[in-house]
Amino acid sequence: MVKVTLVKFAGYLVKYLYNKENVLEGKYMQTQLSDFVNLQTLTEDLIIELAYATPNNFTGQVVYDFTTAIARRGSVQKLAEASKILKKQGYRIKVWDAYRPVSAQLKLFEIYPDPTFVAKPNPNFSHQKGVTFDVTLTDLAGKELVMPTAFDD
Ligand SMILES: C[C@@H](N)C(=O)N[C@H](C)C(=O)O
Repeated sequence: MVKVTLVKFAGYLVKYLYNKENVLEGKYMQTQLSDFVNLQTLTEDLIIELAYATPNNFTGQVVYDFTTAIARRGSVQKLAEASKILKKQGYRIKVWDAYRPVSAQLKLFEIYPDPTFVAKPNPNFSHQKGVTFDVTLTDLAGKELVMPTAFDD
């Protein structure tokens, strides 16, 4: 009985110290920032043109049926920061893809089952987790800059 209680107490102590350290180091920040937000609520300068919401992508098909770009708050804040810096230099960011549901990823992977180009369906990864963007740059009027390849080439 005493042994069990002591083990339990040790468990609580380890948990307490672990949590205390994480709070002090700000590691819980990510959890607080993990909610999803609309990209355009954090910056109006972004141009949103979700390619997989149209047939104008490498599949030739509509992959999902929404046109609002969302992602995790922390990632959107970083994108907004980059957008601010680029605007001062005369550029805007055009977003071709942000959060992508696992069902959409499954569709992409079925069409192109090459994990070096399309990630395997996994809610904890990249677009499916809401922490990745497919982007290009435009001038301030919204004209795309010439890039070495087109989207997804
Ligand atoms: C398909 C391409 N736009 C892409 O997003 N690839 C990465 C690897 C992904 O599927 O997460």
